[in-house]
Amino acid sequence: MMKIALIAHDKKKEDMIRFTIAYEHVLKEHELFATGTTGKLIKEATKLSVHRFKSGPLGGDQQIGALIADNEMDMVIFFRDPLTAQPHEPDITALMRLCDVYQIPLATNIAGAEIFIHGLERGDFKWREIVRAKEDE
Ligand SMILES: O=C(CO)COP(=O)(O)O
Repeated sequence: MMKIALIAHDKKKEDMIRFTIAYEHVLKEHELFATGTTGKLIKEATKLSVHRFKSGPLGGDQQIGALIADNEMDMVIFFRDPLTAQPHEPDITALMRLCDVYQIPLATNIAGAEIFIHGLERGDFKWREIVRAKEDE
């Protein structure tokens, strides 16, 4: 079971809803986390159980970043809006930076996320469980 963060900016929330509905059968096998509003919408649209953090602008991205730093997140699916300025831009940059620091798979749009889903189905990300187990030793 992978720990997966689901995040979407406002103009991408519709994409995230459609995505989680389409792949509910895959996502339900994993432990899901989300920023506040994204998580609320996913819960309303699906039967998925999602742990919700604060809304992005209020620190949600940083809360997810903290889990990455603690090796408690295996994948980040973050539908970013590249055309709208965000008040918490530094937090967004910091979250993506931590994904690179800790080699956490990060998809920033639906095209990449779809490949991640197929990878999850095939067990491509199992190496994360090995890394996590090793760090817990
Ligand atoms: O702003 C976000 C990520 O940077 C998302 O936050 P919400 O899911 O609360 O809208």
